[in-house]
Order: sequence, then C-alpha cells, then structure tokens
Amino acid sequence: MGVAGCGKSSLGARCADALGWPLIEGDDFHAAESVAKMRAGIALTDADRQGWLERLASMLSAHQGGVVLTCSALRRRYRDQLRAAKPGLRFVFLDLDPATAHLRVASRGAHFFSPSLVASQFAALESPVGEPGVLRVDATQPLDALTAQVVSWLAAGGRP
Ligand SMILES: Nc1ncnc2c1ncn2[C@@H]1O[C@H](COP(=O)(O)OP(=O)(O)OP(=O)(O)O)[C@@H](O)[C@H]1O
Ligand SMILES: O=C(O)[C@H](O)[C@@H](O)[C@H](O)[C@H](O)CO
Repeated sequence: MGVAGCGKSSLGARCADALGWPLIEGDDFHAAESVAKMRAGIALTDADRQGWLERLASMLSAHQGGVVLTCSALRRRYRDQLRAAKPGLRFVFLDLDPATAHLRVASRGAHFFSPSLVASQFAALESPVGEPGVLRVDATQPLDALTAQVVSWLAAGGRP
C-alpha cells in the first residue's frame, strides 16, 4: 500500500515471486470511469473507490492460501474493508516523500495516473503505522533490500 509511485507494483511482483504466491494487481480492477478520471487529473472519491475495494476484497477472500495484492489502501477504512475479507491480512506500507513520488510518477511515461494528482494522494493518505500487522518500509531503498525485508518479516510472523 501507499501513494501512486511508491513502488507497489514493483515490490508486489518481487514479493509474489519470492513467496511463490499469486499477485493481484489492484490497478487492473478500477472502473473504466475511475481510470478516465485519474487520466484527466481528477482525484478519486470514497464513492469511486467503494466498488473497486469490494472487487479486491472478494478476490482476496477467494484465495485459500497466500496472495499478494497491490492496492493504494490510503485510508484506514479501506484497509479495514480488506482486513474483513482476509483475516490476518498484513500491509506493507511503502513510505515515500512527495517530491520523489512526483518525480517517479512524472517520469514513468504511458500510465493513466496524472502526475498532477500526487498531492491529492498525500492528502488522502492516513498512515497505517500503529495498526496491527503493518510493516513500514522506506520506499527509496533498493527493491532487493525491500523484498528481503518483507519476506523475513512474514517469516517471523508479520507483527508490527
Ligand atoms: N525501490 C525503488 N527504487 C527506485 N525506483 C523505484 C523503486 N520502486 C519503484 N520504482 C520506480 O518508481 C516508479 C513507480 O513504481 P511502481 O509503478 O511500482 O509504483 P506503484 O506504487 O505501483 O505506482 P502506481 O500505483 O501509481 O501504479 C517506476 O518507474 C519504478 O521503476
Ligand atoms: O486510491 C487511489 O487513488 C488509486 O488507487 C491510486 O493510488 C492509483 O490507482 C494508483 O496509485 C495508480 O497510479
């Protein structure tokens, strides 16, 4: 979880590989209207995210074993909705500063997410630090180091 550009897709793919778990790429399940809004530089509302979170929650609960999901999950209530679908769900919070997030989003070329929306991601973000089952990581670390951190945290039980 984390703001646009924090590295959810990059780290999620590596963790899924390392753990041998399937990957659900959350961005693939936004409504077409939501993608059009983000492309146009209009931030999503709670209402826009509701159906998306329901789709992600039902995919999570359909998996019997381990599964990796990439999802911005910016607000506490979004995370609680996902937790309700998958008891024991853990969150890796990719913590990134606004300037680096903006730089990454602006330099990644053909992607629907408008760089003008990065500030709104930070406005929506409610830090998950202090919630159960959350690992906060420094999203500027190299991906290999981040993957190792996640895998060893889960192996140790995935507690805060
Ligand atoms: N740890 C990292 N160090 C340096 N660059 C990174 C790191 N993680 C991701 N990046 C780069 O930052 C950009 C955004 O990464 P990525 O698409 O994985 O983020 P994201 O959180 O999934 O974004 P979004 O949700 O907006 O799709 C990419 O160009 C990626 O290569
Ligand atoms: O909740 C949201 O506002 C969205 O999920 C965004 O975070 C983007 O989909 C994602 O980061 C793509 O760049």
